[in-house]
Amino acid sequence: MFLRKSIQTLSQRYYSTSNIKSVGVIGGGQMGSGIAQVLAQVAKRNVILVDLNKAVVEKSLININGFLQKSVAKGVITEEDRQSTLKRISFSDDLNSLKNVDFVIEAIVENTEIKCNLFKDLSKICKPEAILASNTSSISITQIASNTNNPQNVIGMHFMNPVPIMKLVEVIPSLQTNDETLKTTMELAAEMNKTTTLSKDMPGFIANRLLMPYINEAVQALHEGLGTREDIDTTMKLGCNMPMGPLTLADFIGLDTCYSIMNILHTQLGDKYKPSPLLKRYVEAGRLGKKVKHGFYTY
Ligand SMILES: NC(=O)c1ccc[n+]([C@@H]2O[C@H](COP(=O)([O-])OP(=O)(O)OC[C@H]3O[C@@H](n4cnc5c(N)ncnc54)[C@H](O)[C@@H]3O)[C@@H](O)[C@H]2O)c1
Repeated sequence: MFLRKSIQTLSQRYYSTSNIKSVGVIGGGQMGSGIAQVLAQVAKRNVILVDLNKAVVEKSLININGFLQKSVAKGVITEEDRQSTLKRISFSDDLNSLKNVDFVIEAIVENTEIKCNLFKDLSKICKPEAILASNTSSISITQIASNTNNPQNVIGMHFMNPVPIMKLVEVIPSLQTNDETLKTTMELAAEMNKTTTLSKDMPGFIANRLLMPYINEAVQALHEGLGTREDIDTTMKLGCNMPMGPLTLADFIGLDTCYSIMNILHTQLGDKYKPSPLLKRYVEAGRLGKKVKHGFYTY
């Protein structure tokens, strides 16, 4: 509480994000595309979106444009807004294109080793003063930061899905993050029109420490035959006023991501968080949810 108050006071009195001119986003999947869009559309920043997979880079442009076109049709933004947003985003499959950016937001696959290796590379490529943020759902920011030369500039910036719609960003300072990095990150999130909460760097942070055991229990209930997928989802939707059922939500998040988060919770916090075997089977079958058009439901 005290930390948050002092951050607000300091940022109101001293800080401006005017030195953040360009932002690199890594990972052009569902989260990276949304983050790039909001940075360009709302925070009016120049963005370079990088994904190793060329097909994803192309798909990401189509997805962002599709979202913007729908917003124009609904009268939420103008055609000029759509065009100027797209002009601010460039796409690349080369990490070296991030050598001059001021801020990076990583949104690649939820895998500790792959993320740590990426941050090692970023530390060599980016300017030493660049802030390196991770959109990880559960991995230790302190561990990610320890792979860089400037761990004080590394922070967690956990967006919610879909990024253009969901209001929250969870901000996670590591043990090494300095005040300047924290203030800049909170400010940038505010310029993206997001509300921030602060979480300690513990597995799953606040959102997934609470959400994932709920989703996992729904998968386990399905596994045990407690009800059909529709029974489980409808019970929670109409009976508990959830905006969507837990199995639909799991499909929406991505079952590979849910499984990775449960594994982190399980390894670090104990057996209470053991992933359901059915969740593992769906991932093994490649039924990863809405992004591949097949999970608990077919899309
Ligand atoms: N899906 C959600 O609801 C959600 C919500 C909040 C946070 N997150 C987190 O955001 C991150 C991304 O999730 P997503 O749902 O967008 O996943 P996704 O599978 O849609 O996209 C991941 C992208 O990363 C790319 N990638 C993998 N390794 C790479 C590398 N080394 N360099 C560059 N690109 C690489 C892949 O090509 C893919 O396009 C994960 O850490 C996840 O935990 C997800």
